[in-house]
Amino acid sequence: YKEGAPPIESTTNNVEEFLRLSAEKGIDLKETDFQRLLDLGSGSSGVVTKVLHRPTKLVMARKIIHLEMKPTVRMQILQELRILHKCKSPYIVGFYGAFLTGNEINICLEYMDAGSLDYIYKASGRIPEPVLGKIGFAVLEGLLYLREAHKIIHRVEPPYVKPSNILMNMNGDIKICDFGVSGELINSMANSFVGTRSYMAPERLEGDNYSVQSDVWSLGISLIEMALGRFPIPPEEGKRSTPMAIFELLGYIVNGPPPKLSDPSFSVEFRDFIDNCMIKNPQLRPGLKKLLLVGH
Ligand SMILES: COC(=O)c1c[nH]c2ncccc12
Repeated sequence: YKEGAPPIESTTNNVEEFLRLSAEKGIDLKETDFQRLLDLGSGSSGVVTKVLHRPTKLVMARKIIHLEMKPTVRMQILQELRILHKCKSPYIVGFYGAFLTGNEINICLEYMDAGSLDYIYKASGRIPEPVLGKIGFAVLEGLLYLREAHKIIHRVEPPYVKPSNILMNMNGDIKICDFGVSGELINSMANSFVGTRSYMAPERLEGDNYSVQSDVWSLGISLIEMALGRFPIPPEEGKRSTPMAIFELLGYIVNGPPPKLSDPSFSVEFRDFIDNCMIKNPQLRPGLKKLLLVGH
């Protein structure tokens, strides 16, 4: 990376290229090497910015999480984030590395130049079925990879499958980010869970023990949201004068009928797929592998 070297072509093997070269040249990520380019949004767990990593001329997405934490917890979190270096899948957002600045954790991730799906569906109104099929497939493969290859199951809420955590680039690649890889990080952020909508499965809301099936519910409700262009609870019937309050919404998820995609403009296969994801009883809800077979 002598000054003036051409930027590495933005291909999906950016991360591999970066890691190979950074190991060769001993490049460590540090604050002063970054130039902020653009704010990409702030979710419930931190602010994400498009940045240029000057030494490598790579554009990255840097997520900053502000955490008041004891030094031991900070080191534990950084240690756990190292797992992300081993997460290599076409369906998982690439990880360049993480570093601390004061009370902040900086997580440097692959930049996805089409942004997150909540932004995309709100800009386009709704997402057509063929694209929703690709999204469902990519998320199931990503979750399966994390569980099989790294025994990562999302332990604590907030659920990681929701439109704002599914990203797309101009190649049409679809990848999930923000999965619960660092237990300490999740615990430290646990009370930072805010949000007016809940992608949590009913069994999780009732505090039942973790079921890997709850990601399937989150995927289903996310696909309905992107298909309709609106969060599917409460159902459309009867225009409400006031939006449903969060506790009412959580009660509805636990006690009410599961959301359904009944719009006939969607294929029977897709509507069956969604109905399977939205089975309330986690014991009866199909797992990732079964859904991947159904999906074909
Ligand atoms: C949490 O990670 C992110 O939000 C993102 C990771 N890469 C991105 N690229 C574009 C927009 C957001 C992101």
